[in-house]
Amino acid sequence: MGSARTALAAVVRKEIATARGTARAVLAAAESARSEAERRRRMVRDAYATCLTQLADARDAARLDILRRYHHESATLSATVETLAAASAPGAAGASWPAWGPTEPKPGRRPGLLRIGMIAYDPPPPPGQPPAQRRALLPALIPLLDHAHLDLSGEQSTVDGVIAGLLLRTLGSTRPGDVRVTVYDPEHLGGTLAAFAPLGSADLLSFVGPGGLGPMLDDLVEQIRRINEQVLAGEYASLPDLTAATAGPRPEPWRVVVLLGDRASGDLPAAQRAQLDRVVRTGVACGVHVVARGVPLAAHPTVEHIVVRDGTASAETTGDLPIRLDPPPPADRISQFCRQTAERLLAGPPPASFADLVPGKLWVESSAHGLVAPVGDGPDGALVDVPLGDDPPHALIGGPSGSGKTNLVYAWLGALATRYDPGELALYLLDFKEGVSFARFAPSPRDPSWLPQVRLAGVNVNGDREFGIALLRHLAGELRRRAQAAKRHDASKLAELRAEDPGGHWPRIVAVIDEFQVLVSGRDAVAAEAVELLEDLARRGRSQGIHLVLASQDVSGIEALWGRSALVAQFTLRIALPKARRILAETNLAADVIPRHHAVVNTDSGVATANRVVRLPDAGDRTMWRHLQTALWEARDPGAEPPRLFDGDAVPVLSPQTLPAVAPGEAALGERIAVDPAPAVVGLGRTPGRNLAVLGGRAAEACDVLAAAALTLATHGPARFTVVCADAAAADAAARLAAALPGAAFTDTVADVPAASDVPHYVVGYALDAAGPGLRPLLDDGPAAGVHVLGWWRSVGSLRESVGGLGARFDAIGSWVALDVHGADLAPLSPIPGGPAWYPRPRRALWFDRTAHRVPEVIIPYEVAL
Ligand SMILES: Nc1ncnc2c1ncn2[C@@H]1O[C@H](COP(=O)(O)OP(=O)(O)OP(=O)(O)O)[C@@H](O)[C@H]1O
Repeated sequence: MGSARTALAAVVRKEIATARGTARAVLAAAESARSEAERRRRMVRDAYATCLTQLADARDAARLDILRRYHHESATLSATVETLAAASAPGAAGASWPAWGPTEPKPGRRPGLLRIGMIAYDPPPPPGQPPAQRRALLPALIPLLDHAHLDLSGEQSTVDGVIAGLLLRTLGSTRPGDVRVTVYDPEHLGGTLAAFAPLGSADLLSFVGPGGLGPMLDDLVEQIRRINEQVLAGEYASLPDLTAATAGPRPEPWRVVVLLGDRASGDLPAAQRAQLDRVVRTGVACGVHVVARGVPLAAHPTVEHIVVRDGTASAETTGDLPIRLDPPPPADRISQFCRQTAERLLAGPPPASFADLVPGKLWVESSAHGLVAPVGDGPDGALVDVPLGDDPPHALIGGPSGSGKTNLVYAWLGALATRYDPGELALYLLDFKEGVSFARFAPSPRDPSWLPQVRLAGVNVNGDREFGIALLRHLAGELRRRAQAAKRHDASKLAELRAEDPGGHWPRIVAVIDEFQVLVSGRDAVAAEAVELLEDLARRGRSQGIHLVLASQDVSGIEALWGRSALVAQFTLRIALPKARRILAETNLAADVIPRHHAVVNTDSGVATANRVVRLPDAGDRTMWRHLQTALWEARDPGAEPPRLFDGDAVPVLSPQTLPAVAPGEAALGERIAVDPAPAVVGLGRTPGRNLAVLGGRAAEACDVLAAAALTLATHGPARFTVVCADAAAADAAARLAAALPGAAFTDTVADVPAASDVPHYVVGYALDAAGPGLRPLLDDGPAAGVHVLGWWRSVGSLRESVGGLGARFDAIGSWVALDVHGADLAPLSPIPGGPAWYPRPRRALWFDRTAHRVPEVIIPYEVAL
């Protein structure tokens, strides 16, 4: 039993041990499962935390990005709105009152919007920064001209301030005269807008009395009907394009009608209400606008309602945004502006500027059929074209001193030179006034540019009518050349010649001669030749494209002209400046009544029915011309020759290095007065009489003529020179010449000079008055034997002594140059009975060569630098 018990105990013990072992194992497994579960839980928790952080970061980044974009876009948007606002209400339409001033609208620009106040808004702060302390502002703009009627309601004095501001902005941003205002103010009889009263003096404002509303509305309805009818009749291009159609004054003004009523006093009588409704319905398209306070306007898409409350306002255009209204404009600013506007209007619009005469594109016109260019604008503001061509072919310009002839010519030249390139137009400009008005068109040391169409500019030629003759002769030569070409091509006018000879160079030529009366007055040979040349050019130049433009202070006294009615009749284009005499027809008094800086342009020989009054711009400004000329000069053909400058004050200077080219046996004396510069040359061949006498008391010039002659003779050899000086006063000049001539002998007498020579022998004699008896055989027999005298005598009398004394003939003197010797004294030497008409003047000489001249010729002696 004991053992059973023991065995049982052992079994139990064993089972207990087994159970304990099992339990321990289960516990261990459970423990490890728990720790695994805990590990996993930790992992999940960590992952969740990481995820949360990442999400928060991503959310923050996205928020920041959105904020940044929001800020950028709203900043861009407000900048765009600001730009748009500035563009919609430029200048006077949008400036604040302290900075306000009237502004001229750009030509053709349609009316924009008008500022009545500002709209405040909160700009978004940059990301990460606190909101801005101040609110941002944008102008509050509302429409009026060409867009809307305005119906304002609210506190009366504030509304009136808004209306005053709107009117001032409207008037200040349009041209004077473009807006007419009518005010109906029955309560205050116009007092509400009294500051605008000065406009009344220029008919830009009218106040309508208490009983005047009906007639005023009737009149507006009638105006609208008339404007619509004119549009239908085609008088205006279209509506509402009256502004855009023209850069000049608007053909119909805008009419702004201000109705200052009082809602409390009841509505309008039925008839007036009906008329007002008509105006509201139809007015905007015709430029008629109602601005009403206290008179409700009928509902219509063109009516803009503005409601004023406690200093702020709301308008349909600006939506719900509250408008902080501008204060009313200062009354003194309004009246000052209105006074100035009325004055400007009464004074008339400013004339076209010189820049207005310049076309948009340079050098695009053809002159084949004529030249057309404006010189100013007419009373309607449109440019007035002046034609030159087959008809009218030539122009006469007249006006007293200071009336603006030169200015007119500048304006015309500017308009022509910008339209026609040098292949189409060539200009020859000569001014007989004292001064240099055309010098600016030629190159100078200060400005190397020139006006590319100018072929010749003559200045300081008031003492030198010969320059005029030279020009006319040159043109006569060109006329002959053109006539021959026309004959060859069977053409009867320039347009035909150009068509037949497309490769030829046939520009129209315009020759302007200012103060041309200097050239044709008097009864001398110059005047006679000038009139003859002018007559020929005027008659035949028409068809050959050569046009004369003659200007004068007073043509009434030009005998040479009025005696030749056929000549005057060719000048069918007449331009009369204020107070010009005899430019227009006798019964045409227009020139007496036009104001300063105006001209009458008449293309029908001055007949009154052809008058066109032109306002001339100021065309003389040097800086403006310089810019224009530089632009044209840079556009020229790079090989183009500069124009010839006739400067009466310039003396041609010679030195041994700058001698003109001459043939052997030829002597150059000075410069001829011709369009193409050329030396005056005497040929000293082996024939009797080939001697040269220089006559007169002006020693320096006489010495220069001898030196120039001798130096040019010396350019070709072989030749021998003997310099003879019989007077100590000329010894210095004579010695310098002798030194400059290769191998020259220098002596004080002609006694030793042999009368024959195998090579040409030139005897250059200074002050030969006292040269003694040896001179006569030299003069008489020398030339045929190769010995030529080039001598200076102080007078014709002393020369006569040298050739044989009283009664002697001057056959030995084949050529002479007279300085300060009067024409009558030259009678024995001249083919002209009584002597040539010669009135000596400094640095001019009268030259005659028996073999080359019919009559003596004026030359400019060189100044010789030895
Ligand atoms: N349209 C104009 N606008 C402004 N100024 C002008 C106008 N026309 C002329 N002037 C000015 O008037 C002055 C005289 O003009 P201009 O020299 O053209 O007259 P003129 O008739 O040629 O005189 P004169 O015969 O004495 O030479 C100049 O100072 C010129 O600038």
